[in-house]
Amino acid sequence: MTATTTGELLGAEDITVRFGGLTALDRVGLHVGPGSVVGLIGPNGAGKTTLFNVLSGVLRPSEGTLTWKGEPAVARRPHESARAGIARTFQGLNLFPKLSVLDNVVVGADRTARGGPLSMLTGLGHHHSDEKRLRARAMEALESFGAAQYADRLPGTLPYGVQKQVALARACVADPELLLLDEPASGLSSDQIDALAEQIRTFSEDMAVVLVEHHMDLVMRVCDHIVVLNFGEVIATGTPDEVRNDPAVTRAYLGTAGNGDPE
Ligand SMILES: Nc1ncnc2c1ncn2[C@@H]1O[C@H](COP(=O)(O)OP(=O)(O)OP(=O)(O)O)[C@@H](O)[C@H]1O
Repeated sequence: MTATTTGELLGAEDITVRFGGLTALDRVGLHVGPGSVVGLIGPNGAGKTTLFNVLSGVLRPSEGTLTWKGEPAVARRPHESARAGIARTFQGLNLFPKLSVLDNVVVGADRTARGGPLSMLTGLGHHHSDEKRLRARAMEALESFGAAQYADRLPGTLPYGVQKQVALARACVADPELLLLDEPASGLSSDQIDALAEQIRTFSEDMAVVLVEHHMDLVMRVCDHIVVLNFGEVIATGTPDEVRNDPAVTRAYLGTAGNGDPE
């Protein structure tokens, strides 16, 4: 079955994750349709990162099923996820500090290529024509994220906002069908967050997006659907308006000091 027949790209059903005696996720469900933007929110320790790791294939749940385009999805290594059409960004950017900006993005393009991760940079498993094609594609991605002028620089020499764009370019270079964004607004100014909101809405013309984010204003502005976790359980789901007005959500946030308000 394909996404076209099921109307679903990614489906998580009854996902339970236990770390020793701690149940970090308890029968959690989440569904992502093509082109939708799904937000995952909740107070600190609610289980967002754990669920994100399950969705991106790096963490195998203790129980539950994960499907990709209607087929069972198994835990995958990052380049296998990328080849399947799933890309992600990381809270800490995860750019390679000793590689140029261009080479960082080439790594993203290379993940979907025949030779496997880092094969281009190690020179293994690629022809010269592949290398030229990947570099051209990476350059195009940098151009569309407004970072082409930094192609030869090392990431650490650039402002944080530019580094975030490079990380987005790396995630999007292989035209994923699903983009998983882990706290994309962290460390950005309010102008940069406004620009990010527009970008996310633009992404959703071509791909679905799942967003883990503490910045409530961004979540409420860009998401079609929101899933709220608290202590590993889904306590609310719905549109931004439905979630904003849900007393269980307000209670969860008020019960947790220092986490702001869902507005
Ligand atoms: N590898 C692990 N081993 C043991 N416990 C873990 C592990 N990872 C997460 N936990 C626990 O699982 C629960 C959920 O953590 P998780 O990081 O998923 O929450 P979160 O919603 O992402 O929190 P935050 O907003 O603070 O990042 C927490 O109680 C956390 O301490």
